[in-house]
Amino acid sequence: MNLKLERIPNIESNTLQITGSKSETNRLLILQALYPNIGIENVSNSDDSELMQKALKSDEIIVDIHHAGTAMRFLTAYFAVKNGRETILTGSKRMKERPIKILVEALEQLGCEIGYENEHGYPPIRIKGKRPETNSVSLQANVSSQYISALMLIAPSLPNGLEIVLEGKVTSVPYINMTLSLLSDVGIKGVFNDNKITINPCDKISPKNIVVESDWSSASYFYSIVALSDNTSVTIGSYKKQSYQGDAKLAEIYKSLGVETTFDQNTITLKKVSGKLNKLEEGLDLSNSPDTAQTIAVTCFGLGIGCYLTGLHTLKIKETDRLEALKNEIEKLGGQVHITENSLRLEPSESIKKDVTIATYHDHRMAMAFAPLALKTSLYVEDANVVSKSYPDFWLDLKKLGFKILEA
Ligand SMILES: O=C(O)C1=C[C@@H](OP(=O)(O)O)[C@@H](O)[C@H](O)C1
Ligand SMILES: C=C(OP(=O)(O)O)C(=O)O
Repeated sequence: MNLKLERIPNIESNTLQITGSKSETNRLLILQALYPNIGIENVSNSDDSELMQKALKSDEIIVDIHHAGTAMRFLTAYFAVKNGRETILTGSKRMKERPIKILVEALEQLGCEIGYENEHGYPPIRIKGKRPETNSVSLQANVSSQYISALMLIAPSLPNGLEIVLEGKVTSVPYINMTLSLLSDVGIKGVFNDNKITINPCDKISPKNIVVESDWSSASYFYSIVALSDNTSVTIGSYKKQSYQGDAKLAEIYKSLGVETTFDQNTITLKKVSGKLNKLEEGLDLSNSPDTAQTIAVTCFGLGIGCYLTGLHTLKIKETDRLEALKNEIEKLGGQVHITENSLRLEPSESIKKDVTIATYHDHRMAMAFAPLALKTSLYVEDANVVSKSYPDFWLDLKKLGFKILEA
């Protein structure tokens, strides 16, 4: 489905309920499969979380998790230690290009048996579930934190817990801390110090009900909308002042882009404030919140200001090569973008072309990051259903703010 977004002069202030964090949900679903007396509220309705639930219930040999990266990584570890079970874990065409070798090699150190069905180092993989023999593992930590979280999640179910030694500069650290915090919330002890994580073994836990905070990566699109609007506000729930999600950093980042955040019990109100914008040209390191990069780059483009985003080394192996995709699409709209392996520089610009069709590269965040530009120009979004990977109600919620969206 392609959509046309007509240019709108401003948005209508409204209150929206955002679905639960996909990252928190996917962690808790693995923990619930290991410790069934965990209850989860405000579960994410994302495709990725639904695929995770389906996979955890499946008795089939072949488990297909489509585009869901966290599900692929977490389930690799989960099935690897499920003694006696054989699973072929596969996914979409893109998933078969997203590396898994670092995690597979870590699991092999524990005595797990995993083979590649096609290309070495990539899904699909054939997993013969085993009871691990050791309780210590080391792995490269600068490619994806998901490999580390995957090991942390299965760690308490191992007879002696697990010591995980991280090699190199650790990336996407808040996601590792999120895993540790959720383990702690269900009563499992763990420590993360320098380059070592230790998770204690745990036979069973007392019944626990965990309420998932709403998704901060999804909130990013409302930050962008408010930044590009004129004197408006949007209230979204349910959020916590002390969040486990690294993307909560948006509240601080968007101060520079004219958005003020007010916390009130479990909602946040994003309000456009006038004043001078702080160009993000000195360098904003997003290695702790990689999923916000597309939103921030497009907001800056919509505002006509430049930005220099760094710490983007993980973007090339996500749903698409997000650096290439951003450059292509912003340049179609008339902007100028320079990319390296780990950074993006956007030049300030004065105008935005109209009626451009934005390609989305099977990446939900490409569709959602460009949509706020409807406050500046009319545009088309190709394959707009991609948003369901993390935020199925995205287009409905935009309509509630007065966006004029038509099938094209
Ligand atoms: O653990 C998680 O839930 C995630 C970790 C991040 O990945 P990387 O660690 O690969 O950067 C992030 O981009 C992804 O959307 C979700
Ligand atoms: C990178 C993402 O997801 P995953 O790696 O889980 O596919 C994302 O949601 O932006």
